Amino acid sequence: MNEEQKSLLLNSSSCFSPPQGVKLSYGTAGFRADASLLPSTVYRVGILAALRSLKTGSVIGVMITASHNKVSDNGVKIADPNGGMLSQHWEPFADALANAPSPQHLLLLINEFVAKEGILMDGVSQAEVLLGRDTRPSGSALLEAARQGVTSIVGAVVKDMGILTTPQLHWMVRARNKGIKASEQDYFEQLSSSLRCLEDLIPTEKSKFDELIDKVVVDGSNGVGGVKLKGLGRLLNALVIEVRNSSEDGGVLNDGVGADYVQKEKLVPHGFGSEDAGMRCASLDGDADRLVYFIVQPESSGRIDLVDGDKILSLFALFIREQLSFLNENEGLKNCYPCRLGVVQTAYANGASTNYLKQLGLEVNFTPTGVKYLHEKAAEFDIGIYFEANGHGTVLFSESLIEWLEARTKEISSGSKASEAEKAALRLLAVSKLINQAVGDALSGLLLVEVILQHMGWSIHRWNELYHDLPSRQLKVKVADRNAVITANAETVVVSPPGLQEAINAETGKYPQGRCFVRPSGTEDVVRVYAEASTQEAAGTLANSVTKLVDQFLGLNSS
Ligand SMILES: CC(=O)N[C@H]1[C@@H](OP(=O)(O)O)O[C@H](CO)[C@@H](O)[C@@H]1O
Ligand SMILES: [Mg+2]
Repeated sequence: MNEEQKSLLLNSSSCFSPPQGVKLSYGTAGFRADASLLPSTVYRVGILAALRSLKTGSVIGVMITASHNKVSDNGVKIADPNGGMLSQHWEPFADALANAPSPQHLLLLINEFVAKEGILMDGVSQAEVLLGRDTRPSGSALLEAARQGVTSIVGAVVKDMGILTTPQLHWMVRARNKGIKASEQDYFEQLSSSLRCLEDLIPTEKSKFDELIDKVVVDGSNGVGGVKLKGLGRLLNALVIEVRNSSEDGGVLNDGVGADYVQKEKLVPHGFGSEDAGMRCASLDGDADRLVYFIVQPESSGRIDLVDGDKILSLFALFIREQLSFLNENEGLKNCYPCRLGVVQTAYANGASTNYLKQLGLEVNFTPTGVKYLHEKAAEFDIGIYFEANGHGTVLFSESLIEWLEARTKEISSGSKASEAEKAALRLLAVSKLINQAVGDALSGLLLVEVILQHMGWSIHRWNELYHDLPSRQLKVKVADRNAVITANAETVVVSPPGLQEAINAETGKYPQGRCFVRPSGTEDVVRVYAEASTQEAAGTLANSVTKLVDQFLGLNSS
């Protein structure tokens, strides 16, 4: 590192002192904390992003958001060249940078890391970082901190993409690195044109919809997603989207609204009521990377029927499986593509959804919680569909399948009538363009759900009837040290402390259809307990008993 670079880093970092007595960690979703604690962290993530761009020779993204957390929080995460999450291999360096106590320590760390990773800091190599933020009031100051971090690396430039959903920023990073146009307008155009393609291919006997079925009412969580959805909605002709709780309505971000609230509380969000009973409703989270649907129960006390990520996954799996069968039926063995379709869930997936997917003959895989694990697993398939129950997920297509579909669909001459197999190939190609290939994206997910429902000629009720969720209960326990819980088998079995799993097994065995697991949260200082059983009461009792066991083994007084 030359002198110019050294003094640039020392000068700029002296303006961003790290908070005292706080240890920050790049968790499942980047750094998250009260926004007042974050300027130095965001500045340092700016440095990290510039180094990552130098290392990979690609455009990198920095997104400033705390998703579904309260409005006074904020956070920051990095989008890697393919638009996915930061390589796990760099996370320890992110932690070390964020916690370096002084500018001198920071410089030392950077020097060591740059040498270890063989990053060329010659002042000549170029780096580029795209910045995005959600609607939080702390966002613009933090974006400025990120800018200062990036530009404290000689040769690094920043492009401020403005207020975006998290998936938009990831999409833009991926598009830039593929040499595709990457503005918000380009994103909207890709989504709307691929949706139109799918709409044009809806079987004619199913394309009749009355006004009521045609409309979806969306809770925007008073965040960025609602505004963007309105923008996107203007480009759509066949689909009517009514947005409520958009950030323009004056409500508080994520307060009694949004996908996290709807999924966890199973209550109607603000702005919805009994007049919406039976309607097709959906909810986004604060940065629009999660999507759930729901039905307001008639004359209810605010209860809803939740149509969660597992059911979205099931709908997508059903549609894609149908298209693959059209392809194979009509192609004959000679031309058919040996397409491997896989679905990926976590232990939080409702057991009824897993049974349903297995009954469809699908390969169901499990990973630990956190979309980076699900995404990685899904990428092993030609078509990999992953969803967390909370509504984060997408459908990944392998490059080789896309190439095959492109070649296959090119042969279809415009005048002639396409065969069923050709239509199926066109549909799959359109899905690969519609659904975000970088991360889970509530906006593109919503459009895909909507068009599949039209394709099937299904109401939300029909969709919800695919299977019935087993009653479940989720609790959290504060313990002395949550990291004392070590799990295996995609977090379904506790291996330490010894004896805890046996005690959980003994308890679970008392309940018909009982299933229960515990794991340390990656985002909160708690151990989470999840229980399923044949009745709501039994699920609640099982979760309570296991919570007591966790407390006995690890409680605040046990260390
Ligand atoms: C049970 C649950 O919903 N866990 C969430 C939550 O992780 P925890 O590690 O459980 O705190 O936040 C993650 C990031 O948003 C999300 O990926 C995950 O699904
Ligand atoms: Mg989110």
